[in-house]
Amino acid sequence: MVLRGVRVDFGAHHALRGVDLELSAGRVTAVAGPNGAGKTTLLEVVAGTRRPSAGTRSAPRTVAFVPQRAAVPDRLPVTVRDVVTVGTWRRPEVRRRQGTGRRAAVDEALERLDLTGVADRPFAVLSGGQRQRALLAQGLVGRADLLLLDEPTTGLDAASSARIRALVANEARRGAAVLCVSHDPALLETADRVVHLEDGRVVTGARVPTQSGRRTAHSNPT
Ligand SMILES: Nc1ncnc2c1ncn2[C@@H]1O[C@H](COP(=O)(O)OP(=O)(O)OP(=O)(O)O)[C@@H](O)[C@H]1O
Repeated sequence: MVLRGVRVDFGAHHALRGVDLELSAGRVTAVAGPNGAGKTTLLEVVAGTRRPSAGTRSAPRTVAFVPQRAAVPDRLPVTVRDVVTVGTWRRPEVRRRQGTGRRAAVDEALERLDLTGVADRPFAVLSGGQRQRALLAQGLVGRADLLLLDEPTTGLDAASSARIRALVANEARRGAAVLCVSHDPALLETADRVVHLEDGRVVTGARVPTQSGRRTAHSNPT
């Protein structure tokens, strides 16, 4: 996945001001930066859901985007299993696994996110942390080439956060390129590379917080 010279303008406001970014298969890239720096906007451009005002984007065939929250009306009768199954729709080889094969892929994703016990409950009645994990299961089930995560550990307890970090590393190990917006020091520490955004620009040499101290953005080789 490559972005070149990407700019996003909201009227007179420049949310991204000429961003270059390359994501490689098998690597986790984290995006850090203060509120309003343009992190979510960058994720949307990479996902292909927001067209840049200028610049170019090339992306692999399959992309999974896990937003921080999904608004599901309480009256919509969808179960946790339904939400996860949506993740198979755009992936032909998973979609073609009809019947037990497809169900097995969904069951496996539910299991990986510790959601088996609530699989048949309405999505709307889940806690915030459970919803977050259901959206992650939806993102993982299709085994996309590019996996995009917006603050995947925010609001989760320590055990759930550790599980998510392990899953993220595992997705890279199976060959996905992973891009992850996060303020979580533990997640930033386990990323292969940290890209620091400030005021719509990639800042090199910025200090990023880690659990064990501070390190320099881009300090890991790409
Ligand atoms: N749809 C929009 N219309 C107008 N301005 C927007 C829109 N979306 C984002 N912005 C502005 O663009 C800038 C970047 O927003 P963005 O949400 O990408 O930042 P962020 O780094 O993700 O912030 P946070 O950490 O608070 O989530 C902000 O100044 C924001 O107010």
